[in-house]
Amino acid sequence: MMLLDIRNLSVSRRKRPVLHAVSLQLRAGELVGLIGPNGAGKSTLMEAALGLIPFAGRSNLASMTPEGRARAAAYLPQSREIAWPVSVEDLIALGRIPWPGGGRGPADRAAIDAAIARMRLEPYRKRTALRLSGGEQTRALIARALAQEAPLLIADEPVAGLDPAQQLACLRLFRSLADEGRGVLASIHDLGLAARFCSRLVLLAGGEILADGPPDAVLRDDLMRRAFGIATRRVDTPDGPAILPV
Ligand SMILES: Nc1ncnc2c1ncn2[C@@H]1O[C@H](COP(=O)(O)OP(=O)(O)OP(=O)(O)O)[C@@H](O)[C@H]1O
Repeated sequence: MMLLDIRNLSVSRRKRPVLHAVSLQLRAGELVGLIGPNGAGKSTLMEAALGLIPFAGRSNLASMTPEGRARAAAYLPQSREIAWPVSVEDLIALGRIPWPGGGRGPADRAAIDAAIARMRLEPYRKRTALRLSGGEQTRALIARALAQEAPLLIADEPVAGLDPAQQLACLRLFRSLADEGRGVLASIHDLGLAARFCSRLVLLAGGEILADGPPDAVLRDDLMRRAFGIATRRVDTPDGPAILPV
């Protein structure tokens, strides 16, 4: 099932072209890593796909009603701002707003508890979200997105600011979401983690998709050099490849 269908999407920000005719499809069961240099337009692509900023072209999500879209896709923005001093549990409950119980029904309770368990946030449940560390806040915001129980998760740099163990836990979780039949689009700067966990990588640079395919086909030397201006070394380990920028 197609969860994300972007066709010929172009975006200008403050009259500067950022994306040119980008097309991207994502199906249920895929964990797609969006990679590319700073300023390549990864966040812009996610925001436009969700209809949060103006664009030319087509996105299946942007043409939905706000409620329909919230049921179709959960979003973890790059900015981890938490606006109010709510408890972690209440923050996560906000993910249930699109559903009939609005956060208070039995199905909502189950979804909130499951999200707390999956992000291992039980000890933080009653704490004020604003008073958590940066990484803990990120985990709470990922839990909010999980509680939304949308078939598609769009996560902007979900592992930024997480410690190595939490980075692995987060990507393992995303992998299992995909294995359960959901779809995940996540921007990731760590190429090794992207290679190990993603079923597919999309390399964005210069406002265009330079490559889209299995990690090995995208993390080629020539493409890395073109996109990032660096060489990479690949070290194969029993747990998967490590990609070292050199
Ligand atoms: N609100 C904005 N107003 C104007 N220009 C913006 C705005 N947000 C981003 N841009 C510009 O759009 C381009 C793409 O930015 P974007 O945040 O999408 O890149 P990115 O690939 O997500 O980068 P990073 O890896 O640094 O997060 C950049 O040149 C940036 O300066």
